[in-house]
Amino acid sequence: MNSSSSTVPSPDFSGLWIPLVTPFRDGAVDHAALARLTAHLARTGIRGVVVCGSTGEAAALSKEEQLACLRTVAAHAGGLPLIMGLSGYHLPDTRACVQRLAAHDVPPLGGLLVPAPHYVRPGQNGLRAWFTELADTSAVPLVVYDIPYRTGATLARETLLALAAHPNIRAVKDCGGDPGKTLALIRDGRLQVLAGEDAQLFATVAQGGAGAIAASAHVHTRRFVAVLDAIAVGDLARARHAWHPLVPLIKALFAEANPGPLKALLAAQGWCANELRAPLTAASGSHARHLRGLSGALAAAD
Ligand SMILES: O=C(O)C1=N[C@H](C(=O)O)C[C@H](O)C1
Repeated sequence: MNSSSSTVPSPDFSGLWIPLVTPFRDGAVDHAALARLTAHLARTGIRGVVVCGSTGEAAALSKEEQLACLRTVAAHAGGLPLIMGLSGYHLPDTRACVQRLAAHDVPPLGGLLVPAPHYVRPGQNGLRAWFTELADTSAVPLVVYDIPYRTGATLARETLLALAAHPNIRAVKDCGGDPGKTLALIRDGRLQVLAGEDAQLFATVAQGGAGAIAASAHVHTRRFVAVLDAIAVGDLARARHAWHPLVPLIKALFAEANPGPLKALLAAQGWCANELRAPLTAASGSHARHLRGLSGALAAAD
């Protein structure tokens, strides 16, 4: 891929994407649980899945474990497109990972979800060079993951707009916390803007965003899909009716470090063990009870 080419067809990142949790059991990745959860979610009307995002505890997985997760998900996603998360702060190593993900023994990907390099806090020129180098290297389009509160690096509006000119950068997962930047990107129209903060899903998509990558949509998934579908056809009353009851649950799912609360709820529903890898920890017992109550009430209303 070369940034001077302009003939790359635009892939479609619209709709609801689930950034999958990585189930663990006794310290190891529980591939049987991952397969079952993937197959279940693939039948709910979602657009696709993200493997090894923040919700997938990618930072606690070895590279081989990450590839093994990708293979399990690919085998059970029913042909849905897959996005692979890829973070780093060492450019040659990260570029090598991008190349590895294009190898013939890796399942085909629809895109790569790439945050700014963490810890280093480069300036805007450095951030621009980072994404340009990786987009030049990648065989599949990049979704820029704008999440300053995790990386320590803020992508300025101008930087994102400059990156939008790259033919292999096609979407942004917006956790930027700046409504003005979100709207500027939507109005610019070159990048598909995906809500990355679950609580912002309605506002982003109602303003013209393309969709969402939302961890909370592991549960009550069809209701999330219904929100996006109703907004897409301009039926705001139906969209609000589906959305409003989700808001307290979304808030509770992020009241402790993600994916602790989510895994507690998925465990209560029998999808996986309530196990995280250090330094993340399981949600507190009282919070897990609170989540079960919220989800139960929502299920009764579904
Ligand atoms: O893994 C993801 O992708 C997501 N991560 C966010 C986070 O935990 O910071 C939340 C969002 O729902 C999806």
